This record gives sequence, C-alpha cells and structure tokens, in this order.
Amino acid sequence: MIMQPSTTLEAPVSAIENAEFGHENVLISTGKRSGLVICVAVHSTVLGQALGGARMWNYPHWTDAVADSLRLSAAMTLKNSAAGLNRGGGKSVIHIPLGVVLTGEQKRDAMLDLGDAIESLNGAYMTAEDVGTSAELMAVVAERTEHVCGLPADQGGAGEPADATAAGVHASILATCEALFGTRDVAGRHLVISGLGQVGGRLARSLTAAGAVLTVTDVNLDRKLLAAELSANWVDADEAHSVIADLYVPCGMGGALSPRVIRELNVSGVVGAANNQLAQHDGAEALAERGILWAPDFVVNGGGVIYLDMASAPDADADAIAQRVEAIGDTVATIFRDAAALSITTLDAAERLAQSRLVTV
Ligand SMILES: NC(=O)c1ccc[n+]([C@@H]2O[C@H](COP(=O)([O-])OP(=O)(O)OC[C@H]3O[C@@H](n4cnc5c(N)ncnc54)[C@H](O)[C@@H]3O)[C@@H](O)[C@H]2O)c1
Repeated sequence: MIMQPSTTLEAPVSAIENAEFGHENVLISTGKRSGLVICVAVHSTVLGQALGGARMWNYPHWTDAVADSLRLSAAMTLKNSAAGLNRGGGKSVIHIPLGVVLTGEQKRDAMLDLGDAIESLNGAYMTAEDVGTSAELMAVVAERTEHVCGLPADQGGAGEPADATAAGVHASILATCEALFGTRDVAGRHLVISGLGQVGGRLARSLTAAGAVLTVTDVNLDRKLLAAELSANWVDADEAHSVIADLYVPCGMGGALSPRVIRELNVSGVVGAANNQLAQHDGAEALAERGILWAPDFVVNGGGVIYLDMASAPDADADAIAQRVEAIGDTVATIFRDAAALSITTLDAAERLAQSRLVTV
C-alpha cells in the first residue's frame, strides 16, 4: 500500500536549521513502494565504508527524521573511530508520520525501499538494525543490497549485537570502578541500572554474577520478573537516578542525563549503554562540576558496532571479537586519564581521541 507523504509547503524546518551539517552525502527519497520518506545520511567515509543502523520511527515531520539522521550519522563517525574500526559514520532514518502504525507488509515495503536507496550509494554506507528495525527486517533489506549486516544467525548473519554491547558496558564499568575506587572488583558495589531491555537485562545478569548489589528499574513493569529472579531491588523509574549508590547505569532511551537528573544524582560515576545520554552538550561539564565521573556513551556502547563489523567479515574470529570488545574498558581508562591530565571533560577527551584517528588518515 502506498502511503501519502507527509510533505507540506508549511514544513517546519527548525529541526534541520539546528542540525550541524558537515556530511559527505545525504540521500532523501520517497520510497516507491512504501511512500515513506527515507533519509540515508553518510557523514564520513574517511576511515572506510560508513556503518550505522536503520531507524524506523514516528516523527512529527519528515524534516525531524532528516535532522535525526544528520545528528546520528555524525555520532556514528565518532563511535566507529573511538572503537578503532576502519569504518565511517552513517545512519538511515525512515519517517513514520505520528499516529501511523505500519503493518508487516508496509514494513517490508519500507525495507525494500531502504535497500534500493542504500544500493544507489555504491557501497558508501552499510546498514544494520536499530530502533524500530530488527535482524529479520535486515534480511528484507538484503533482498535489494549486499550493504547490510546483522541478519538473523539462522540466515547466515551476525544476529543480535546486544551480547557484545553488554560486554563492552561491563568492561567500561570495571574501568570506571578502577578509576574511582582503585579496584576492578564490583563485588559489593551498589549499581543502579535504569532500563532492563536487551542490553540492560544482560548487564544485570553479568553484574549479579560478579557480586554487585543492584537496584533496577524499567518503565516496562514486566521487567520486575527479572529483578525478582536476580534478587535486585526495584525502584520507580523516575526515582532511580537519585538512589544513593556507587554507579548509575543508564540503559534506556537517550537524554536520560537532563540538568535536573544531573543535579539529583547520588553516585560517584555514570556509565551505561544508552545512546545520547546527555540531554544537553554542557551536561559533561555539569557532571564534572559535581565530581561525578562520566564514561562517554559512544565509547562505552561501541561493542555492538565492533561485533557487527568483525562478525560480518568472512574470517570472523569469536575470540578476536571478544578481545576487541573487552578493550573498550582500556579506551575508557585512557579517556579518564586524558581528561584528568588536560583538565578537560571526559566528553572532550573522548571526542579528541575519536578525531585524532580521523585527521591522521
Ligand atoms: N542493542 C544494542 O546492541 C545497543 C548498541 C548500542 C547502543 N544501544 C543503546 O542502549 C540503549 C538500550 O538498548 P536496548 O537494545 O537494550 O534497547 P531495548 O529497547 O531492548 O531496552 C530499553 C529498555 O529501556 C526501558 N526504558 C525506556 N525508557 C525508560 C525510562 N525512562 N526509564 C527506565 N527504563 C526505560 C524500556 O522499557 C526497555 O526495557 C538504547 O539507548 C540503545 O540505543 C544499544
């Protein structure tokens, strides 16, 4: 079924006006099957083919989806560089108008349209699953282009990257504990995990196994079952950030670290999987001023892209992937040291590290 594009002459362009533009190529098209606006943003191929997920989400206007693709693709350049990958940054975003819920057939059409758009870029960009898409939907994209990874394992693909993401966050937590408390041992440490989904759930299990004391929350109350299974304390989602603990571990949606949340934190450090944790860029300064050590999200959660990149290579080696993911902890430790030595925020130190690879190529 062809959907009506949401384009109007009175399009609000503020989201685009506020976006920073330094992208190599941005393709905005209307899917010929789905009628949906599809934006494929290639921010940089300096380090290699751009890699970043495909997001299919409801936005008020198609320009909001384009603005999101511009922001997210630039973030992927930093993430892939900080992860040590020979990959550039890109992202694709499919705009679903507010209030519209796609049928299975419409999702399939959107994925075929996305595949055509990606194929037209001649290998500049490779996609993978992200919010609103899945390994199964990536198999549909693969009907139209080879530039897609993370297909279901039973179809010969790399599958779900959440194990690797959680392992990278776990390694980052150990590095943060070492920087703060002089030991990587989390036994007896009190950690608060907000968001018990694919990554947060796995992390809750690995941290429990390592002897950590957990307080957990999720807006999905079904996750109380996991809390009970792990004998973790449960707290309401809007109170989790103010619990007195050693570390706060945001694993839900972006923007969790708002100015109010930063003011109300009662922890020594923040390290978690969630993307775009800082609601405002100056949140890094606000955290530093409060003496809270923040491990930058785009470094901490790089395990997923490391996995997708390495596991989709023909000579994929599980041990080598695990070592690279584990090394995220070393990168986090380097960022903490650089930030302290140069009296800059951990965000600035992480961005410098990522940029240093981009300028030396
Ligand atoms: N899955 C990956 O491999 C991966 C890789 C890199 C980054 N990330 C990021 O990590 C975060 C978690 O990813 P995921 O794959 O586990 O997602 P998910 O959707 O499986 O889990 C997110 C969980 O957070 C909960 N949640 C949402 N809003 C919340 C709130 N305000 N308070 C508490 N809980 C809330 C949801 O109910 C859900 O259970 C996301 O920000 C994602 O972008 C994930």
